[in-house]
Amino acid sequence: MATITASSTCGMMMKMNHQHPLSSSSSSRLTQFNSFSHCTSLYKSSNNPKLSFIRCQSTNTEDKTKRTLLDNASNLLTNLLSGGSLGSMPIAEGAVSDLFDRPLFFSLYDWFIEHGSVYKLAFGPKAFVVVSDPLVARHILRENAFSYDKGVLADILEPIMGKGLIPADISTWKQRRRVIAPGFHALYLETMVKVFTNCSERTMLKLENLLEERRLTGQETVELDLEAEFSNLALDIIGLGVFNYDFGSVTKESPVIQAVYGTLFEAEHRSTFYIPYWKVPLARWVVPRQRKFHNDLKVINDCLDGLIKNAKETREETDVEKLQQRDYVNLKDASLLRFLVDMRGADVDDRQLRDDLMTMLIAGHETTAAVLTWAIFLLAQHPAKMKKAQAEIDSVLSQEEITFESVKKLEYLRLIVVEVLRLYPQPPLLIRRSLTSDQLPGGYNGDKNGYNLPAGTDVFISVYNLHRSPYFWDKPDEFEPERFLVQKQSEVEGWAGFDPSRSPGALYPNEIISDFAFLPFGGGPRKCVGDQFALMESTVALAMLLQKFDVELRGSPDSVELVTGATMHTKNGLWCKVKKRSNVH
Ligand code: HEM
Repeated sequence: MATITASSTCGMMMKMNHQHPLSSSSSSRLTQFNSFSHCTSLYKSSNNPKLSFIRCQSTNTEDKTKRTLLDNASNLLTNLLSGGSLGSMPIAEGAVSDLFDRPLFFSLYDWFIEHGSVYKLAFGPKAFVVVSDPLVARHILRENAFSYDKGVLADILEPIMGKGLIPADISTWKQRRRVIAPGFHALYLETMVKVFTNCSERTMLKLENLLEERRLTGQETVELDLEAEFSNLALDIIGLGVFNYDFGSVTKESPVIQAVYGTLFEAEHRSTFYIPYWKVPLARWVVPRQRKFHNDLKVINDCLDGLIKNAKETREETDVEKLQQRDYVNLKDASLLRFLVDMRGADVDDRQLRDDLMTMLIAGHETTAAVLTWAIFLLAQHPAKMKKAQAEIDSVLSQEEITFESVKKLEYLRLIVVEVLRLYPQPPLLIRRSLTSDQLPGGYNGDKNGYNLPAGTDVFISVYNLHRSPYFWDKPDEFEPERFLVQKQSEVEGWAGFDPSRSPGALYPNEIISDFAFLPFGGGPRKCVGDQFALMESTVALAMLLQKFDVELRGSPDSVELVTGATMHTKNGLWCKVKKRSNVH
């Protein structure tokens, strides 16, 4: 099997990876936990040989001289263990010594350009197949979806999410998805718009109060870390939407909030750590961060158990159709937990319910906070687009409250949200493991005969590569929300092109419209169950912020350091200057 060499060509990405000058003053909650746990360099740590931090060595001549014995042994081991079984698939070799420079997916991009849409990444004793092509992604996610499970991701998340939808094995997933998906029905989503508005209002009030304090000292702007604010906002929304619990994190601290952030931090850490040391016997008692993690988990579990008990004690069992037609406007508790507990025939033990709630808490929090963060990061660099969005907000909302209908009218803002997800997909990689052998299509410029994939192969679908593919997007690295308004004919055999008429009335350009070239919420049966929820939540929060305030970055964009685990976020927060819009009523 031929080994193809790789070189590092992704300069465009590197420029984001500068040290933030304001690092010591960050109030980002994840950063705080970072230091609490004495893991100050999680994302760059040299003792952190984990997935998202696997750095891939360029194997050009110059770099080969830098390879250590360990690297060579590592690649030899990979080739011994999996060599030959992937047929004609190109190979990129990873190197242990090159683990610690920049997030994995930047290297995966370089190798995509070098080796093509499907290649094997040989790294230590493991080999991963990296997919960056819509046709191959469509095959794995939709056409042959049940031949894959979540593999490495499930191993990592199971201790936190148990048998929740994200890590669940296929048979548990089938049962739970059938019950959970109907919970996101139209009336629920309409009611949630009110929750999004109320929670966002608290954030806006906080900003107004801070600005008022500033005005007393003669200043017009306030400087703050908007990533931390978005994180609080997203936590409050997900708590109310999923289990009718008001964390109130925009305005206060509490042991439960601390525990949630601790657990989120650990989930993030585990998703970036290759060796599951937490499975080592006694680790949970001996390793301090594991002790803290189990304490945090207990605090949240006690809280969730209390909410589940309460919901069960007040259960009003009824059919799904009736549940979906309840009087949501006047319902005190419109949460998903209420829906799941009241659903006839969906009896389930408390453990499964807890796993479902925990999964949605984690899945729905960091992702949305990240979208809002990168939206402001990009808009602040494109003032004309920010003004265009503000003009739309002014004309659609005027003095009225935001409703489901107005979110539909905020088309430009919704396109901004999805364009942000194109450039900063959350998560940047979808992880799968083949349960049986499979025949992958070759993809663009790949082997016409496709590639044989043995059972048990770990696969990364690089959404990041798909979304920035020069073969499927014009000016792929530019922030251009308007791009989604243009139909695109396909010049690639087997790809249907970009055509909004394939999904009439869709709230966003989805995987059907783009024929799997754009996967903001995944695709196929395991697609995000909260896509509409998340899209509307992000639109409402941005609308309310931009309606009242103008935002600028405090430093240069290059000073915002991007780090990644399960989601892409900043290392030290998104420090911004916020001021009241002058022409606002
Ligand atoms: C902007 C915000 C969000 C983004 C970008 C996002 C993205 C995704 C993606 C890409 C997947 C597919 C993962 C895979 O195929 O491996 C997924 C799955 C999932 N998401 Fe989201 N998500 C967001 C918000 C939410 C929210 C708000 C909720 C719940 C209220 C949620 C719940 C879930 C669940 C339960 C799954 C697993 C679905 C399954 O396997 O059946 N997500 N999400």
